[in-house]
Amino acid sequence: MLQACDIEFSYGKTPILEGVNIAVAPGERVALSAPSGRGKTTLCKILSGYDEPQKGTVTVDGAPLPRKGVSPVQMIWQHPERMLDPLMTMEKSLAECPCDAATLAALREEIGVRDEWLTRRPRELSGGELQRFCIVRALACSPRYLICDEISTMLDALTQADLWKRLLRWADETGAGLVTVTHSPMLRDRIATRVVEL
Ligand SMILES: Nc1ncnc2c1ncn2[C@@H]1O[C@H](COP(=O)(O)OP(=O)(O)OP(=O)(O)O)[C@@H](O)[C@H]1O
Repeated sequence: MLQACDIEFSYGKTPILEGVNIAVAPGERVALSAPSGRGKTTLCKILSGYDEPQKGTVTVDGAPLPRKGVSPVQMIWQHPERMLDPLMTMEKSLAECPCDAATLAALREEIGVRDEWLTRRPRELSGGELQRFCIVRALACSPRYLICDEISTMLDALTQADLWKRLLRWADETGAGLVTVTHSPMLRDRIATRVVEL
């Protein structure tokens, strides 16, 4: 169980999250819902350990998220181009993944990363192609929980559908829990088994 208890978070003196509690079971698909600016991305960053709350705890099966090493909670972001080194080929970016070559090849196949993209740098790929790499990098960490913050907002409907089909298949196969943020009610209805209002 991924659990955030009594979370408080402020940017400077501006409180963003106060007394937030959320629990996600393995295999569950939770959609976070709230108006713009309420703190969905902030909570995603806290759940995946990128930001520390000023108060409260985040645990997986009762254990705090590790400060070093590979975390059981991985996050995929809205802007994949910001998450990749612009000078590195995609092959080199993937080489940093903490898994063996066979697992990586299987994930590339599962998420639809084509071989001819591997020798390119981020500026030579589309947003959808880059997002597939970011997804593979996250899945290569064998996460038990995956946090998806508007990961398909910038994609056309067909690419969006294909990407989510693949991601949900992976989640079914692994039993991972998902937390997703989307402003699309249609996508939320398709993905979520539970909606949490923030
Ligand atoms: N680094 C930061 N420094 C100061 N304020 C910030 C910072 N990041 C976000 N904020 C503010 O915190 C609030 C919550 O932001 P957040 O991105 O978590 O909201 P959100 O619910 O995800 O919004 P949206 O749906 O528009 O993406 C916003 O008012 C935002 O301006």
